[in-house]
Amino acid sequence: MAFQAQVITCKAAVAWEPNKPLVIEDVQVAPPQAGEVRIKILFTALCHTDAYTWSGKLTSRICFVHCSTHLHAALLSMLLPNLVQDPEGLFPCILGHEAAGIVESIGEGVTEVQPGDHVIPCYQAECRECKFCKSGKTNLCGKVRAATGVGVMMNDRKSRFSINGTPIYHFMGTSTFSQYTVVHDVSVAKIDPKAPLEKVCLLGCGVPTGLGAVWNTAKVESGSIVAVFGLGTVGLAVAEGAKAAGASRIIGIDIDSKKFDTAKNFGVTEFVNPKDHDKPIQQVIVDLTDGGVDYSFECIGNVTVMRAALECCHKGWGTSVIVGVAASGQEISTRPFQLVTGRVWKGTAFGGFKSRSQVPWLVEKYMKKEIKVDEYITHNLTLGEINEAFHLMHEGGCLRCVLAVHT
Ligand SMILES: NC(=O)c1ccc[n+]([C@@H]2O[C@H](COP(=O)([O-])OP(=O)(O)OC[C@H]3O[C@@H](n4cnc5c(N)ncnc54)[C@H](O)[C@@H]3O)[C@@H](O)[C@H]2O)c1
Ligand SMILES: N[C@@H](CCC(=O)N[C@@H](CSCO)C(=O)NCC(=O)O)C(=O)O
Ligand SMILES: [Zn+2]
Ligand SMILES: [Zn+2]
Repeated sequence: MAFQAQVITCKAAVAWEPNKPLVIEDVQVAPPQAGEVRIKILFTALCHTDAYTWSGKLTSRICFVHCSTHLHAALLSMLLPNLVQDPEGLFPCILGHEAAGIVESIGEGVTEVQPGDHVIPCYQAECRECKFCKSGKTNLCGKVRAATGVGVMMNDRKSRFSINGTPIYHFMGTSTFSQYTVVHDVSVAKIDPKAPLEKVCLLGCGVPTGLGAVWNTAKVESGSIVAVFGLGTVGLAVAEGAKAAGASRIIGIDIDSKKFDTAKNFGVTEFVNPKDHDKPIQQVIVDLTDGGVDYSFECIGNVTVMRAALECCHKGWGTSVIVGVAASGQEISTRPFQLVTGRVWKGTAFGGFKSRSQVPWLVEKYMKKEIKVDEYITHNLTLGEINEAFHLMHEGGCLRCVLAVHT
């Protein structure tokens, strides 16, 4: 007879409301249904996107009570466009999307992982069957996206998390701020069991995003001049990727000059603090580079900086990649002339990496010391200290804080 998985009660950090401290709760995690995988999360890091969603100000709890979809939240965001809230941030929820763990149980029909496998949950799925996956043109997968955007699982459009019967939304299809989580099988990358989970958890988001923005999205060539706006984990990974691609100059731009010392170790060759200049930052960069950079990357989530990042690109060929996630309702703008005269504006999700296929490859590159991971980890705490970890994110000295989830 087939093994029947049971409900697991475990600790999770629940975001009951936007911007209110997370609460460590006893959460019931239902068994995985068909096509689902339950993972014991051992280590999770925090990404700026978790902080963005957590910071949402819209009273989405009202939406949770009054409607079963996030339609109200989306509608309100359209009507009140200056709100910060992530339109996909539904409360109460369990945040977290940069983690590593071990498969605890699998649902019917799951063939590619088994209990005991070491895995990284991937917020960007890869089903290899949908028109996105088959196109060969993108890493975005359509199979489960409609469900992960509204905090539920595909099978029954319900959550696998609850507290004494009250459902708690999933987040980004991963919800890693929990000792156990349930994800779709198309969102699980099986990795080398020898890889240290307390390190490679970072390969769930920020580091691949920066490397891939350079290698897959921009395809930076050797000798290029590159500008990186924002020297957090994502921006530093862009610098690391650009150095590996043979960029001749890597100009790091940040309003926090303390970032510059660290950035040297990731390949940044020159530093500019916009606060030190009266001229618009795009003009400063154009003047420094005989007309503009070949590639620029916005790794902040600030639409004004996105414009500057485009406009500091060289006429005729400069390409700017948007990596940062801007607040809900914000829009980018520039003179169309900037594009007419040959600049290209692009964006990237998870650095264009196909998650299930390429996260294991990134783990191997780390094991062979071909990419950095340890160097991005500045703090180690426990799940119980998660509010302190969020606090640290807003301090200049923190790149990634890794939480031990079962300590
Ligand atoms: N597209 C994706 O797939 C993807 C993946 C991961 C993260 N992100 C997004 O990328 C962004 C960066 O993430 P992170 O974790 O590195 O964040 P972070 O907060 O660690 O780093 C941001 C950096 O930008 C600097 N900064 C802030 N305002 C600035 C300004 N006006 N000019 C210059 N520098 C400024 C800060 O000092 C900081 O060093 C976030 O918006 C995050 O949500 C996107
Ligand atoms: N829910 C947000 C969108 C946020 C967003 O753009 N997410 C990035 C990943 S950030 C990881 O730290 C992404 O990959 N987006 C593509 C996707 O979600 O499929 C909003 O609605 O504004
Ligand atoms: Zn992230
Ligand atoms: Zn797909």
